[in-house]
Amino acid sequence: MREFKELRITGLNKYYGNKKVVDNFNLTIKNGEFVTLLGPSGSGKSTVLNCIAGLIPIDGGSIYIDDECLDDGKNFVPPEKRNFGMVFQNYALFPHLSVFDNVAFGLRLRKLPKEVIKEKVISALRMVHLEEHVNKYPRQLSGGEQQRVALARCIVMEPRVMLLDEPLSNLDALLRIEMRYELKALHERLKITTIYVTHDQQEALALSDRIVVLNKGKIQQIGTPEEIYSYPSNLFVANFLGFRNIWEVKILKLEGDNVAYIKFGSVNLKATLQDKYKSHIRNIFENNKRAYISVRPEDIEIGEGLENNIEIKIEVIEYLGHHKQFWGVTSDGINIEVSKESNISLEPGDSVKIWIPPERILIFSEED
Ligand SMILES: Nc1ncnc2c1ncn2[C@@H]1O[C@H](COP(=O)(O)OP(=O)(O)OP(=O)(O)O)[C@@H](O)[C@H]1O
Repeated sequence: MREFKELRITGLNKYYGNKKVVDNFNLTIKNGEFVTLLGPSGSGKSTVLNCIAGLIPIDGGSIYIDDECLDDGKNFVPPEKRNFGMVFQNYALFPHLSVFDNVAFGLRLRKLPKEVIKEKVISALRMVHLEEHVNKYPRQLSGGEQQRVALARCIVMEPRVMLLDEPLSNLDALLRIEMRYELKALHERLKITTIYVTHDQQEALALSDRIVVLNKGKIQQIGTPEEIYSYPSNLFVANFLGFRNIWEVKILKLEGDNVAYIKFGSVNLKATLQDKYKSHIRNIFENNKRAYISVRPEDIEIGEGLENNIEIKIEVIEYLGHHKQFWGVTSDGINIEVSKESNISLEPGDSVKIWIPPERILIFSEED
């Protein structure tokens, strides 16, 4: 495998007709990193991946591996010369070839000796736990097994970079989790630089060294799973990562540099500001920008707290196994979603006291 230090994507733009579907995408990926492009349908994830693969032409910017230019609009290395491996959602196996032959296909094109091919294919199949299926055909395999063949076919080529486009999305829920584990274990072992596309936040959090959140072709945030989950940089990322309660509010005053008082309907809330957001919130307050707060449903407590007490009337309850989702409304007509353990027994129509821990409130402006 040819070693490299980094894959650099700079100022990447892509248009379809007049529509800019990738807008100034900048990302440097270190050798061995697992980076996920996360975003809703249509946010441009696959387009970025296909540009990196060389499958579609770019309309600006450049893609380099160290000082080797793969694409800058003028110089172009075709996909088959990049030594990148791709795995898609639909597996794309050859139906008329056995598992062995599917995995051996690329190595045969490289005209490697028969024994070497056999050794590499068996070793790749072993890595994805399919060694006893070598002689089967894709139709005789489950979806998860077929996806493993696709992975084996990719890793057997010892690619410099693996590009995975929603590889688990055709699998059922249980298999997804199992394959997620397999993928992670495989990456731990082989450390192949990987770019993974998904719209599933759990998958992104579980697998990645870093996550790139995309919306409408623009990068919203780049960070480790912990950073993205705990310190979303705007409302979009917060919402995508599970902050369901988003309310427009007025910031009444700032106290010191780490407390904000907020008008929330007819009650005032206190928010303690985390370091990362302090200057940002001062900017919102001083420039009188439209402010929003956001709270995870699981961070809201039922009962009476020291501050931020609110009363809600429960409208709908969803039983979700290990937790229940409560949908309530305040006397000011503000909807609130609360997620708690299933043993809490409340009925629709009940009035219940809740409180929001001040350190669990994030504040954003509209333009973030
Ligand atoms: N060949 C094409 N011609 C025209 N528009 C396209 C083409 N391919 C993609 N688009 C548009 O580009 C935008 C980004 O699409 P892309 O497939 O990259 O998004 P995505 O985030 O991967 O979404 P999904 O998860 O649904 O695959 C979308 O608005 C899509 O409709």
